[in-house]
Amino acid sequence: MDTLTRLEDTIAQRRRAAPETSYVASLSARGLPVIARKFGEEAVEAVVAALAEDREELIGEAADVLFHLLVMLAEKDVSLADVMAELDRREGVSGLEEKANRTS
Ligand SMILES: N=c1c2ncn([C@@H]3O[C@H](COP(=O)(O)OP(=O)(O)OP(=O)(O)O)[C@@H](O)[C@H]3O)c2ncn1[C@@H]1O[C@H](COP(=O)(O)O)[C@@H](O)[C@H]1O
Repeated sequence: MDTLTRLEDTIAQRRRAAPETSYVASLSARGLPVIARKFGEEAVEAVVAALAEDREELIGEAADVLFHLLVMLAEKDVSLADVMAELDRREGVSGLEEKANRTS
């Protein structure tokens, strides 16, 4: 099982934990707006790290982004497999073609 799939499983389990004992459960208890905001903050922190050309910071922030994305997807009952299926669908289609499909 790959890292993201293992993390998705862990998040699914930890959402049911007591919020005092789990960061995932505490986020879930605070609800989707907080989770979505947290994801946005982590994305901005990753952008700042990228622009600062701080490689180690960027790796850490990218990990935070992926973790908080999975928490947000879990909250919306969207699985990693759903997202991977969408990426698989796009495989072999040029990015420009995909863009044209979206705007037509
Ligand atoms: N991968 C992560 C992970 N990445 C980041 N974080 C947490 O995400 C938070 C990042 O938020 P910030 O640094 O911005 O600040 P903060 O003030 O602590 O957060 P807020 O109070 O603002 O929400 C930190 O508390 C990190 O500990 C994570 N917390 C948990 N996991 C994974 O989730 C598993 C389950 O964790 P629990 O739910 O805590 O058992 C862990 O074993 C890990 O595998």
